[in-house]
Amino acid sequence: MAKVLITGEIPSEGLNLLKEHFEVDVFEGEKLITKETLLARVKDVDAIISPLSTNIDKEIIDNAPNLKFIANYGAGFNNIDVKYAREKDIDVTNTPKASTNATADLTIGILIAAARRIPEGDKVCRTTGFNGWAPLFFRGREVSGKTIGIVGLGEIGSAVARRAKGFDMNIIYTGPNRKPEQEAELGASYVSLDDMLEQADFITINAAYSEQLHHLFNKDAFNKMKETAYIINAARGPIVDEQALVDALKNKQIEGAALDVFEFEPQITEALKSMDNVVLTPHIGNASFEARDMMAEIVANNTIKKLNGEKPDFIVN
Ligand SMILES: NC(=O)C1=CN([C@@H]2O[C@H](COP(=O)(O)OP(=O)(O)OC[C@H]3O[C@@H](n4cnc5c(N)ncnc54)[C@H](O)[C@@H]3O)[C@@H](O)[C@H]2O)C=CC1
Ligand SMILES: O=CC(=O)O
Repeated sequence: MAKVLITGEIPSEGLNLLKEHFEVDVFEGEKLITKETLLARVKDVDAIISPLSTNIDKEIIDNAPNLKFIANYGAGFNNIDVKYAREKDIDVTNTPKASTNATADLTIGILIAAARRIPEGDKVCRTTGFNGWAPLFFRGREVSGKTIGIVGLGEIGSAVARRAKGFDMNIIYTGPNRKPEQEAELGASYVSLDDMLEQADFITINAAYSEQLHHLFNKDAFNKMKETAYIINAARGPIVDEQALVDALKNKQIEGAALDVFEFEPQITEALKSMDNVVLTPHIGNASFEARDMMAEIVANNTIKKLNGEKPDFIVN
């Protein structure tokens, strides 16, 4: 019987399906699997199902001589050395589309939470209390009629744009190529990153990570943004230089930020935690029952396909 290692617990929708077909080893620790444990447990496996917080590098792959398949439980797959996996004839798949609605909802949710100061207001109600309604009290920014800049108009970026359209926002986007269909559907305009930095009231990052995007949002980028602008990141942490973000917020070069992902994840830059104009969520973009169940079904069905000699869906390498 083929052996499958799951490097962190997944919903039963996928797990039960896998158990019907394979000998399944699930890492059940509360913390993330360590490299040492991973190295030991991959030794005789045919497939690995890896939540995106598991790094699968060359060393792990080399320690698994029977490995034929890696099903990444995540839309992003920058945690896997996909190039080396290909050299070893190992297919790697991801779980696209399952996350789209959940992550777009969260992106817009934290954008509005920051702009209208919702977590800050919640904190006031639970701690100091307030003196009553007053014209100058707790003003934030409206989103209606404002310009949203989307970095990466893919599945999630487009779903963010659809939601933004519902708020009568002007949509601009940037990325490696123009997307004529989305432009027609959403009335979105393609701009350079510099134009976006100058024009946008809200910038949301929804791009697939590559080294090219490391610190795209750095000191220079924050310098070019409006003083009233907000940056939202629901893609991958290292796209934002967190120290530069802290400085830009302290120097009032931008007004606020909302982050679902972190440069040194799971660590969060300490200074961000004490800033009221920053909304923080613990990488929960696709943490809905619907998305996580669908992701579990995708990884299970793909593993069954691959180990039965069929071509799995969503190969990324
Ligand atoms: N916060 C969370 O929990 C979640 C985060 N994600 C992240 O969101 C990313 C996007 O997901 P999808 O929209 O489903 O993927 P997708 O593949 O549909 O879209 C990715 C987009 O990024 C764009 N892109 C690539 N390089 C770029 C660059 N240098 N500059 C600007 N844009 C660039 C591509 O053109 C594409 O439009 C994932 O790769 C993942 O890292 C995904 C799901 C949940
Ligand atoms: O960050 C989440 C993902 O699915 O990618």
